[in-house]
Amino acid sequence: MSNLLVQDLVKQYSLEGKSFTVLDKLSFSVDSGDFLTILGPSGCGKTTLIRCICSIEEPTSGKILLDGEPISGIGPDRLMVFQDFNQLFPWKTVIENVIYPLKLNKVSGDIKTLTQRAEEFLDLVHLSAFKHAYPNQLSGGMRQRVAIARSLALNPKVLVMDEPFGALDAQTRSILQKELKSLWRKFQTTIIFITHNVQEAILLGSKVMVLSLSPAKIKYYEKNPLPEPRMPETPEFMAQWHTLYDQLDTRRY
Ligand SMILES: Nc1ncnc2c1ncn2[C@@H]1O[C@H](COP(=O)(O)OP(=O)(O)OP(=O)(O)O)[C@@H](O)[C@H]1O
Repeated sequence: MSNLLVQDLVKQYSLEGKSFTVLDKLSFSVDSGDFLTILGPSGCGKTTLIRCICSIEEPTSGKILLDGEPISGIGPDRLMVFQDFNQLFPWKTVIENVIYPLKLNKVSGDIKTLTQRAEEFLDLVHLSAFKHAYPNQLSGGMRQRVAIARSLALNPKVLVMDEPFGALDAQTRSILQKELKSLWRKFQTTIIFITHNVQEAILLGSKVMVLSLSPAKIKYYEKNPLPEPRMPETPEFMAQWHTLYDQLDTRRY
């Protein structure tokens, strides 16, 4: 079943009185439980696209439907995890950071139930021992884990991730990729994940999209042909890497 439907999406901005098109009539659908990774040259409009999906930006024209209904405003059904390590409330402990959005979004249950839910999700990201720590006492990778746990605890229909591992070292990135994939398998949450890293797009995506230079059009949108486990050193993986890399228009750089 199609979970998210984007139809003829156009986004224009204006700068110094001149309007310019960033997203040029994008149409695609994401099925329930898909893990869609999105690649595209810097500045092509990837963030703008997901900001429209999360209603942080208003499209200039076009439609976005979630489970057949037009999206309306920011809501817990479409949550965003950012690259920035500072997306947690610095004055709240780790567990308070997870509980607070549950309360804010009126997740049913008394404080004991919400605390149990927060603990369960912190356990899934291996942070039980740090539940009373403050964000500034955590590493970047740990903070990203809290942000992921906090979002998943709200059981969103779509989890949107804007280069969440882009600022991590290679080893931590690889660990978090594995953890996220296993959480995705467990909860079957629909995920839309922006990355600049072709290898990451192949490792994680059940589907991969490549956007063109701005104004962005869809250059490539296919099911990931590689079976699991995906090994970067195999010829099949390298061939897929080249297929995607060739689609990436890097002319400007
Ligand atoms: N609020 C805004 N007002 C005007 N222009 C904007 C605004 N937000 C983004 N843009 C422009 O829209 C274009 C696309 O930006 P966007 O951040 O979506 O690209 P991106 O593909 O996510 O880039 P990167 O990969 O470098 O993060 C850029 O030219 C940017 O300058």
